[in-house]
Parts: sequence; structure tokens; C-alpha cells
Amino acid sequence: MIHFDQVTVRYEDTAEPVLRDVDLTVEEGELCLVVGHTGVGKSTLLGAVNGLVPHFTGGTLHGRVLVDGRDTAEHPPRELADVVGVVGQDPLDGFVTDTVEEELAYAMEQLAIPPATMRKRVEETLDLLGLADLRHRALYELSGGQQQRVAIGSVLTAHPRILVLDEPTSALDPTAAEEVLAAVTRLVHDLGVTVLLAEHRLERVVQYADRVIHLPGDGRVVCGSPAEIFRTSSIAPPIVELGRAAGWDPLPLSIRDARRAAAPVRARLAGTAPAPVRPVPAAAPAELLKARGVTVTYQGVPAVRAVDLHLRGGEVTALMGRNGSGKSSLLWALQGSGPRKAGTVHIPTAGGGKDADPQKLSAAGARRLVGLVPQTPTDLLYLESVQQELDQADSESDAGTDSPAAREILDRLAPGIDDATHPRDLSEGQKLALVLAIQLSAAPRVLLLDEPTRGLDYRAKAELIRIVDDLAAEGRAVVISTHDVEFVARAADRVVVMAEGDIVADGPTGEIIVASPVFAPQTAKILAPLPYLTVAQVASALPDDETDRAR
Ligand SMILES: Nc1ncnc2c1ncn2[C@@H]1O[C@H](COP(=O)(O)OP(=O)(O)OP(=O)(O)O)[C@@H](O)[C@H]1O
Ligand SMILES: Nc1ncnc2c1ncn2[C@@H]1O[C@H](COP(=O)(O)OP(=O)(O)OP(=O)(O)O)[C@@H](O)[C@H]1O
Repeated sequence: MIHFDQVTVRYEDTAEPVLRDVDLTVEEGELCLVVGHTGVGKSTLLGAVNGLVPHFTGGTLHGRVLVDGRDTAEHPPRELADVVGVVGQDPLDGFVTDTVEEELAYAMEQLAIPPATMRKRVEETLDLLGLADLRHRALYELSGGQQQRVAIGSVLTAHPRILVLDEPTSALDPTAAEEVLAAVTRLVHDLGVTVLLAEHRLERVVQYADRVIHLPGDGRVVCGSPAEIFRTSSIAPPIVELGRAAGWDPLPLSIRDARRAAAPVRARLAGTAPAPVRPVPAAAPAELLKARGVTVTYQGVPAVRAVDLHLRGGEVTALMGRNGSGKSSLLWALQGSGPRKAGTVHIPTAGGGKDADPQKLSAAGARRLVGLVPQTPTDLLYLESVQQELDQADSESDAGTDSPAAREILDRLAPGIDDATHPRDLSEGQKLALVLAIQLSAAPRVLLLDEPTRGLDYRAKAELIRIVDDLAAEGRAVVISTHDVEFVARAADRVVVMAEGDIVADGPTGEIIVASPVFAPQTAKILAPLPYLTVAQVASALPDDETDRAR
């Protein structure tokens, strides 16, 4: 169905090709997972399938890509649209109409599908993706996850024979992600649709994959069964890390198989208590932000309903909850630049001065008290090069000498980015890393991160955790809105869950997520009822010789 013959892709200004002499065949009805660290060329590989690379991205492609027998060199993307449906990483980028319903119909209109069929498929898709209530809504008003559902739906309605999905679940809550992947799997099994899917949150997708295409980072691709690839790959989901630590062979890739393999480990760990995931703070924490009765409405419809929230220094709080539950709206209201219909936000100023309300400060003043990394980080990038962005950030931050320069933070999050690169040409993960570096360099005492792990690989997430740990250790309060349960398990002390604009749960991470079938990380599911959350906790509780005996 998809055939790469000696494909080499090179972008201008880069010495090394992103893809080098790639030979690859994907059969009809296969679901292939494309994995690799940030910036190794996953999106490039996906883009080559419908000719976006190089027709739209620039650069050169040598060799031949055949899609359902058509050569992409001779057929630009619009001539492949009847065969290949593509969902890119940034849904807003791909939208061409204004409302949900129009967007779902658009691809079908281009293919001149009869109106009666269109109607039927739009209705099916609205149901499939839980969008029925939003059908008349403007796309720009939707929450991030709602937008991502529309982007996926707009491609599914055209019934393409090949689906190319670039991180399709990155903005979806865990339940929605499962539903979307189940729907895609059904297309593969029942209709023989061929799927190429790039994803960083492997824990969400590994059980669905027939085959894995691993990009190790030197331009090559390595293909194999999931079990073959994950035995040695440099990236792996927690279930595989746990299997490797416990020496399980064959490696289980589903929770069910892993629970069977884990019986000896559970027996060994019964009655033990896991080491704390995060260091326990030494000093009594200071209250750094006090919100009371915060209410946000859009055209009279409430998105946040009289929320009370206190943030303490040294504490890392995860803000979780379904798509559209009000997380982003709350963060923007706390930061001061978003709408706030009612309620108060107090930030005690250092040195015992009067409390500040960030809404009443200048934008720059508010940023120094409360930083916010938005869900679409590119909104904050507007200069010509990475270097200019970093210089600008350093010149604006007056955070004192103890805060690391933006470049230093960037190098920790995504090493190897060239100073001269235009921010537009960075991979999505690299863009996020750049925006994070810029915001973190201002070192505000309260830092709000909206979905910061979208597009980040495991290595970058581990770095982000270290950075967040450092910020907390310096006495700052960090709030992370996220759907990434594995990240929460490792990064957060406290979890606040929102539903329909209310806070419905608030407590220590272990208590909130272990008990939840939706939010439990893989380790917790495999070892339940034991209170272990992360692979590191298990590994440190199992001495090496015990690890062997647990086999
Ligand atoms: N249009 C472009 N012009 C120049 N360089 C580009 C362009 N698109 C991508 N690159 C570079 O090519 C490399 C591969 O990018 P690509 O987006 O394919 O990576 P990726 O594996 O999808 O990354 P991520 O996991 O962050 O999405 C990166 O170093 C990126 O900076
Ligand atoms: N500008 C707007 N105009 C109208 N409605 C809006 C606007 N922004 C958000 N909403 C609606 O308010 C609700 C809360 O949105 P919000 O973005 O805060 O949710 P969220 O919890 O961050 O979602 P996600 O997990 O998908 O990012 C959603 O139903 C959304 O559609």
C-alpha cells in the first residue's frame, strides 16, 4: 500500500539528511506505529506519504514513494487526497472552515461525495467522537482536545484507505484517546484501512500496533514487531521498562499479559511501601496563590464554576479532567490574562507587601509573578531565529542570577537545536521546548503549564520533570494541566481533577490516581492493589538478585 524505495530527505541548511536511503513497505490493513525521539524525522516520514514532504515543506526528496501505486513525485497532496487522510500535530493549522459541522464535511465536498452520504457520515462521526453537542460551535472556541477530535473526524469522514496520524491523541483525555484508537483499530480490522501513526505516549498505543517503525536518529528506519523493537529500543513505554527491569521474556505489551507475568513481583512487594516519587519538602510551604470563587463564562455559558484553589510553594500540582472540563480556562484566569467573571486571585508579594492580583498588573508584571506556557506554544514565538528568541527572553527576565539562561534550559529539554534555525522549522517537540525555556527563564514564583508534554519524548519529559523538581525545590508552585497520566505519576505531588468547571477531587497523587481506572498509570494497573506508581519505585524496591528470581 505504501512503498518507500531508497528515500532520502534533506532540508536546506542541514548538513545531514533527516531520512537516508529508507526502504519501507507497509501492507494494506496494517497499523504501523512510528516511534523515535523528538526531531528524528517522524513527521517527515509521515509527510512523505502524501507528498507534503517535500511539496509543501521544502527540502529535497530523492528516491521514490509509491502510495497505492501512485508516485508522490508526480502527484501532489491534493491528487492523493482520495487515498490518504492526514491528521497533523496542530489541529488549528489544518482547519479550513469555521464550524465543527462544516469542517467534518469539507474533505467530502472536495471529493464530490453525494450530499446524502455526506449527511450520514457527518452524523456517524459526530457520535463516534463525542462531538454531537458541539456541532454548530466555532472551531476556534473549542478546547484543545475538542479541536483534535474534529481534526480526526474531518479525515475519517472521507473514508481514506490510508490514514496518517501524527500524534493524534496528544490533546485527548485518556478515555477519549482510548475511544479514538479503538475506532481506528476497527477501521483497520473491518475495512482493511492502512494506518501510519506517530506517537510519543507509547503506553497509549503499543497494544494496537501490528508493526513498529523505529527511527533511531541517524536517518535510518528499523522495522519489526512491537516485541522485537522494544526489546532494545532507546524509547519504550513504562510497561516495557517494567518488563525489562523484571526480566520478563517474552515482553508483555498489554496490561493483561503484564499482570500475569507480574504475579511473583506482586508477591514479593506485598506489604512494602514504595519510596516517595518526589522529595518531601523540608520547610512548611508558603501560600503563593490564593484563588476564591473563580468563575469563567463564555457567552453566558460557565466553563469554570466558583473554583477555590490554593497553591503552595514547593508543590507540583497536576490539573486533570476530561476535554472541555475547564482546565485551560482556569489557568488563564489564574494568570490574569484570561477572562474572569467573578472571584478573586491573590498573590502575596515577597517581602510582606500588599497582595497582588495579576489581572490588575501589566502583562510583563503579571508574567513575572505567574508564568503560563500555553497549549499552543507557537503563539509565543514570533522572531526570526532560535537565538533571537532566547536573547529576547534573557533580556526580559530580571529574575536574578540564580535562574539559568534560556539557552541552558533549552539544551536540557531538547539538545542540539541550532541557534540559526527559524522557530517555524523546528519539530513540534522542539518548539515546545523552546517556549518552555523562554517562560522558565523568567522564573516566576508560580508557573502554570498547559499540556506541556504534548509532543515531548520520554527523554524530554524526564528533563522537564527535573526542571519542575528544581523549580519546586526553589520554593515555587507549579501547576501542570495534563492528560499524561504517566507524567503525573512521576512529576506531581498533588492532583486536582476538574469536571464541568468544578473541582471534583483534590489530594495526594497516589490517592487520586491509583484508585481511578481512567488516571492510573501502567505500573499501578499492573501491580494493583499495591500502591506503586512508577517503574523506578518498583526497580528500587527489587534488589538485583530479586529481580532475577521474580522471573
Ligand atoms: N520544513 C523544514 N525545514 C527545515 N528543517 C525542517 C523542516 N521540517 C523539519 N525540519 C527539521 O527536520 C528534523 C526532523 O523533523 P520532524 O518534524 O520530522 O521530526 P519529528 O520526529 O516528527 O519530531 P517530533 O517528535 O518533535 O514531532 C528536525 O530537526 C527539524 O528541525
Ligand atoms: N473562547 C471560547 N468561546 C466559547 N467557548 C469556549 C471558549 N474557550 C473555551 N470554551 C469552552 O469552554 C469549555 C472549557 O474549555 P477549556 O479549554 O478550559 O477546557 P480544558 O479542560 O482545558 O480542555 P482540553 O483538555 O480539551 O484542553 C469547553 O467546553 C470549551 O469548548
